[in-house]
Amino acid sequence: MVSFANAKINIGLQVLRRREDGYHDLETVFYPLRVYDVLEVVAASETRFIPSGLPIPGEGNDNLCLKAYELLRQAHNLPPVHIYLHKSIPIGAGLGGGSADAAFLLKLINQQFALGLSEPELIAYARRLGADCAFFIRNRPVFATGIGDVFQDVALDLSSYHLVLVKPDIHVATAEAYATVMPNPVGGQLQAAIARPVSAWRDAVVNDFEVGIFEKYPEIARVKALLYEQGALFAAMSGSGSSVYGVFNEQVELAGLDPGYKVFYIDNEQNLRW
Ligand SMILES: C[C@](O)(CO)[C@H](O)COP(=O)(O)OP(=O)(O)OC[C@H]1O[C@@H](n2ccc(N)nc2=O)[C@H](O)[C@@H]1O
Ligand SMILES: Nc1ncnc2c1ncn2[C@@H]1O[C@H](COP(=O)(O)OP(=O)(O)OP(=O)(O)O)[C@@H](O)[C@H]1O
Repeated sequence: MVSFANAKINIGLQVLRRREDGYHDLETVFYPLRVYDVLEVVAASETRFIPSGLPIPGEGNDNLCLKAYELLRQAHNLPPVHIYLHKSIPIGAGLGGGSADAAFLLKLINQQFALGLSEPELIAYARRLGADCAFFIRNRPVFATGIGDVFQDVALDLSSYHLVLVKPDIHVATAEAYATVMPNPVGGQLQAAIARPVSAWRDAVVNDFEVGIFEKYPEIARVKALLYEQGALFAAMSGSGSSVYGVFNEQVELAGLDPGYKVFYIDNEQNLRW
């Protein structure tokens, strides 16, 4: 069985406070993005993880896919498996790619081996794998609080716009980004801001990671400025970066980017090009 694990973008992100456990409470809107990794699970005589596509830093044994499988194997009678992952979602990009793989693998195994797990049960497993993981079980636009794992649905549909995603040749580690951020306990603005037209988001929807990350990597700030210069209604860094997205009324072909940067275009008919 094959599954397509999509990325996410964060539309606005406010870091409210650092918690005793080292994690941070935040407010953000998660929006699924049609950029995909491909997963396949096949019963086998021994368990193996077989990646292809973009190289994944770290040991294969540390891959979140194996961790997700292992969680379910301990609780259910699963056979050994081969897990194939074709990686296309840029890494170190704030797109939640690893979290998406883990969450979609939980769903895939649940279906393929008829485990009968409910959505809340899958979310409980996902939470143990990473803060972003639970979102991908639901995988629809949500306003998120807690550490990014408590959800309220939001009526947000960007499908009539043209989306552009730029991944500079910079890897931002999530923990590094949280270490540079200055928490501000006054939240509560994002839900109202997101309800306004996209053209009004520029002054109202803020990603708190941008200050520290732009200071460290001015090139990422330049990408955001370039998206606005070329007609974006709204542009922002996603999550902890390094990727930056723009929302456009019209189809656009970005000019002036470093040739090493990856650009994904998703048009208003949901076609993906890169
Ligand atoms: C930046 C975001 O992508 C925004 O959606 C997420 O908050 C990151 O979530 P994630 O990658 O799933 O994070 P995890 O793998 O659980 O944690 C990685 C590291 O990020 C930091 N972390 C993560 C989430 C959170 N709410 N507070 C944190 O401080 C912690 O230092 C943690 O050790
Ligand atoms: N399946 C996987 N895909 C990508 N990275 C993985 C995976 N499994 C484990 N990792 C580890 O997680 C790190 C980054 O993961 P990921 O792509 O989720 O981060 P990100 O782009 O910073 O997204 P976010 O911050 O939104 O979670 C990688 O450097 C890698 O070591």
